[in-house]
Amino acid sequence: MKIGLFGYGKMGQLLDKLATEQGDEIVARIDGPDSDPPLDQMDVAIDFSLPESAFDNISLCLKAGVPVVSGTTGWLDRYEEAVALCGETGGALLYASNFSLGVNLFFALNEQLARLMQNAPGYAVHLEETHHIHKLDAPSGTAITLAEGVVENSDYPAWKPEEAPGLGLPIRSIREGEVPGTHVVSWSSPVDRIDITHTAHNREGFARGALFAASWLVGKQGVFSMKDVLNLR
Ligand SMILES: NC(=O)C1=CN([C@@H]2O[C@H](COP(=O)(O)OP(=O)(O)OC[C@H]3O[C@@H](n4cnc5c(N)ncnc54)[C@H](OP(=O)(O)O)[C@@H]3O)[C@@H](O)[C@H]2O)C=CC1
Ligand SMILES: O=C(O)C1=N[C@H](C(=O)O)C[C@H](O)C1
Repeated sequence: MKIGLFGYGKMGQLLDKLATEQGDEIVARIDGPDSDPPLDQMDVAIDFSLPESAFDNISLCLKAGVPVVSGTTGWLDRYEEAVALCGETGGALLYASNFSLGVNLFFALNEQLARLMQNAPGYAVHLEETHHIHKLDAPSGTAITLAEGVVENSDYPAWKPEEAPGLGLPIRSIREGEVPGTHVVSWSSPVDRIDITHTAHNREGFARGALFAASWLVGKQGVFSMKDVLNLR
C-alpha cells in the first residue's frame, strides 16, 4: 500500500515505522500546510495532524480521489461538511476518535452497560480522561465517543465538560506527564460504584488500528467508522 502521511508528529512517525516494517510504502510525510502534496502517488492518506488542519487535509484528499483515514481529534465541528464533500466527490472517508481494538471493544461494552443501567435507578454517570500534557484538545475524542455512547443509550440528554455549568454527563479532563490515554466511565449510587477503564500502555494500538483501517478502506466508497472495519454493528 502506498500511504501519504498528513501529520508527522508522534503518531505520524510511529505509523511510518510500523507501515514500513509491514511492507507498505510511505510516499509523503506532510508536516505543515502544503497545497500541492503528491496525491497522485497515494493509494490512501492517513491524517494525524492538528484540529485546525484536519479538515483542509481531508478535503484536499477527497477532491483528488484519495481515500482518507482521519485520526485527528478536535475538528468534528466540520465533520458534516466532510461527509457532504465525500458524497459529492464519491470518495471514501473513515474517521475514528480511537483506532485501537481495545478501545473499540470498550465502546461496545460502554454502550451495553449504559443500556443495563436503565434498569438500575439511583446511579449517575461520570467520565474521566487522562492524557499527556502536549494534547491540544479536551475532552479527548475518545471521551466524546464514550459520552455519545451513553447519551444514545440512556436518558442523559447531552454531555458537558465537568467545569461547565448546567445539566449533562460530566467529562473530567486531566493532563499529566506522558500518559498515552486512559478513559474511565463510572456509574455511582449512594451505596456503590461501577467503573470500567481502558488504559493504553503506548500508542502502538492506535497506529496498528489506523493501518488496518487504511488497508480496509482502499477500493471502498462512502463514509465509514471502526464499527464497519471491525464488524461491531
Ligand atoms: N484516533 C486515534 O486513535 C488517535 C488520535 N490522535 C489524535 O491525532 C492527532 C495527532 O496526534 P499526535 O501525533 O500525538 O500529535 P503531534 O502534535 O505529535 O503531531 C501532529 C503533527 O502535525 C503537524 N502539522 C501541523 N500543521 C499541519 C498540517 N497543516 N498538515 C499536516 N500536519 C501538520 C504538526 O507540526 P508542528 O508541531 O510543527 O505544528 C505535528 O508534527 C491529535 O489530534 C490526537 O488527538 C492521537 C492518537 C490516537
Ligand atoms: O492525543 C492523543 O494522544 C490521543 N488522542 C485521541 C483522543 O483524543 O481520544 C486518542 C487517544 O486517546 C490518544
